[in-house]
Amino acid sequence: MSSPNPLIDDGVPRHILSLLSRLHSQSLQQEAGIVRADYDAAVIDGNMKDKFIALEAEKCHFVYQLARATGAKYIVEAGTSYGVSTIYLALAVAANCRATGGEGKVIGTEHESEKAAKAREHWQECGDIVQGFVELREGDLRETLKDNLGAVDLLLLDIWTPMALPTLKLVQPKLRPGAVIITDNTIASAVGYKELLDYMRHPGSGFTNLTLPYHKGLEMSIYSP
Ligand SMILES: C[S@@+](CC[C@H](N)C(=O)[O-])C[C@H]1O[C@@H](n2cnc3c(N)ncnc32)[C@H](O)[C@@H]1O
Repeated sequence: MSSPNPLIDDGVPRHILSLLSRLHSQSLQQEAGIVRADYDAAVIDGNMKDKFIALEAEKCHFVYQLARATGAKYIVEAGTSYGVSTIYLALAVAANCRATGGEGKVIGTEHESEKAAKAREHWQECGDIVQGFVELREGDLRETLKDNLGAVDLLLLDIWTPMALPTLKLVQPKLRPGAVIITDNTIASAVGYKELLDYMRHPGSGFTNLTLPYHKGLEMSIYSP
């Protein structure tokens, strides 16, 4: 029996499921050719310019379920790349808005303009159910997230590790009590994330933290100041 997929259970249109399956395959294929040195700070931007490095499907399913369970309607995603995880987040926000009314959106962030353009194409292919729930902020997120943020229900940190703590500090004043922060690869990249993890795990930080046993780790933190 195949494993359950919350998107199928939620009636997500078939053309979006097919697109996601194709994009995840392309991402995994690319990642097979990436070596650890490609992630060095001095070369990462150049090496990853044309790479998806998408959040794995099983993690995306978890984040989708989490966003649905918490009724998240205002989500910040750092970063967006070709927009794969954004699709899941937008679908969850759309479903939450359908369920309880009101408005919602995902704020995506990407500083590579070619990636941003491709992400927009993918969302357009999905249609209004995704495109209508995404606002992409192009440029360095240290600038683009400075202003015009509402109360954030969920923050996805899927970004180069040195950028994670600056992003969190920028968004933290906008996190609503009980907001969820998801950080990818916190086991495999524990060294790179040291400052972020020290900050969130410090007693009195306002964050409660749990490392989920997904491939390379996935940190789920809750902000309860
Ligand atoms: C791991 S990828 C994101 C993958 C995406 N969440 C997905 O699942 O499809 C990280 C992305 O962050 C972008 N990025 C890195 N530093 C950034 C910055 N300072 N501002 C905006 N985007 C940045 C990179 O170009 C890259 O595309």
